[in-house]
Amino acid sequence: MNGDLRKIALESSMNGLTGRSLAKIVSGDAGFVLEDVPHLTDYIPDLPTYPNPLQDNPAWSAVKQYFVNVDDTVAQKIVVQKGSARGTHFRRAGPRQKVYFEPDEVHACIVTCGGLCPGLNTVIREIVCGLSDMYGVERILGIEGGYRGFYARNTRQLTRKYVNDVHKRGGTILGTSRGGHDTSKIVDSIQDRGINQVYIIGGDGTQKGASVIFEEVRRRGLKVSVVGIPKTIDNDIAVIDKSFGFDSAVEEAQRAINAAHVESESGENGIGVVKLMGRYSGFIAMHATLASRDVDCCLIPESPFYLEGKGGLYEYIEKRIKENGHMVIVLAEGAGQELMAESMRSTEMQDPSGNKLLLDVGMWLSQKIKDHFTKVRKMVITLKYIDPTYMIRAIPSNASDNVYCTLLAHSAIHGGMAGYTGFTVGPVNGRHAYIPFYAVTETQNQVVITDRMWARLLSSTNQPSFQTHQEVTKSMECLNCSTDGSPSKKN
Ligand SMILES: Nc1ncnc2c1ncn2[C@@H]1O[C@H](COP(=O)(O)OP(=O)(O)O)[C@@H](O)[C@H]1O
Ligand SMILES: O=P(O)(O)OC[C@H]1O[C@](O)(COP(=O)(O)O)[C@@H](O)[C@@H]1O
Ligand SMILES: [Mg+2]
Repeated sequence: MNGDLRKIALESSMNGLTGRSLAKIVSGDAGFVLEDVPHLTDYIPDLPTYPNPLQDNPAWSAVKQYFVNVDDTVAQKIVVQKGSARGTHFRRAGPRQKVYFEPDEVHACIVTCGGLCPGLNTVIREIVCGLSDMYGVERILGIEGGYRGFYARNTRQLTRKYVNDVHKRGGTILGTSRGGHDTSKIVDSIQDRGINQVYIIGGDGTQKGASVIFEEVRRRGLKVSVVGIPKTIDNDIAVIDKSFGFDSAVEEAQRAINAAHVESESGENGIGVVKLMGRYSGFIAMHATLASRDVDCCLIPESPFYLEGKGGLYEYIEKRIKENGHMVIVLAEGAGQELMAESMRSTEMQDPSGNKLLLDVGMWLSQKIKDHFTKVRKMVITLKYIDPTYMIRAIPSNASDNVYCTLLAHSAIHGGMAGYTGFTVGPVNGRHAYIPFYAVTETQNQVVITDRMWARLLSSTNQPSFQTHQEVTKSMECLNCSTDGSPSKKN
């Protein structure tokens, strides 16, 4: 860092401390704060460095400034006022002049964990090709079946040839799983196999797992870079602009919405209901609705709704049917969970990773609407319910996600080769950065219903907000704050 930057805290003692307590915070002038990421030299002094092989690479040597300045940082907040403090920054991603690994020395591995997401295979492909093309690395192992694959499944050698076409396929060629994270067995396996770069692709749960793997690696003093690549179709990962696969999902969701629209237009008092993914965040539903313009109502977890009475969903449906003859409802899978739990006896069930298993809001709501209109209102309605969630999740990534996945993979590789560790990569206000694990795991990204985007949605669908201004403000006060009272990052 610049000489005028003052390190105020490097790290706490390594005994039993995790996450933010190990933060590397650097402060500078005018309220500048760098939330830095760990480096191998933090705990292994005097590591030798080598010139970055990119400088002899014909493709790269023509780039005017192909090495990132070691002091470059990316601002978390870009809308500022004259007197604002400069605020939080992250280390800029990209190739460094010096690397901490020789090509022959690198033994990398890649693992995918959690739910599927379009683009997983592209990230795998680009890590393999990037390591090989840019850094001459040839020993790359694929860990099969998620975290437990480190100690309970087979591995496979990943070569350029092997991964050549995989970006055209959905899913993950390595397989994935939930649960099964046993830190010491995983690190034993890393150590036994002589792996020194670990690329971990997964969502918030996976990044928490990666963080504890990093801490154990550091405790053992191993020269192993632990690098996270954030994945989730729900787009709920904090700090980064957007997660890969999200655009593909929104695009694919249009097909289901179109089908619901066609069905609803063709039946008597037709109602099309489409359920989309989004456990805690309604980004897919919100963006798919805004993109389509055929949707009359979008329901998301962040905005509670009610059915009966004035301003309720039934009243709105009846109004829409009467004025337009048909309507389309899009809902995120996490919407209305509390409402449903009130009317059903539900038991709290979890998946093997500890995520709450949701009740099927699409089925439930469809039945409620049918019952209300046929039994109470004595109206004929034709309701068609479409659940395309797994069909959407299983597609290959679209063109723009493919490019995004390539950038993520390259940022990850450059960071690993430069000796950074214990970090996640991702774009922050359009520039790729290295972000400490705790920053992406301590909060989740959610739709802010007091932001302009939700207002745009409400004005495009004309649906009721289901809440008074006071209620919205109050619920956002709770939602926007992490446990330390700092606002969580929203899109
Ligand atoms: N707090 C945690 N600590 C360690 N590992 C975790 C933690 N939460 C989840 N994991 C592991 O991360 C993997 C993926 O988590 P999951 O929640 O299923 O998906 P995602 O990473 O997409 O959120 C699982 O193998 C799970 O055991
Ligand atoms: O059926 P599965 O595999 O448990 O996945 C369902 C969940 O996976 C998701 O698609 C994404 O979740 P993760 O990214 O946390 O894996 C959620 O939207 C959905 O609730
Ligand atoms: Mg998750």
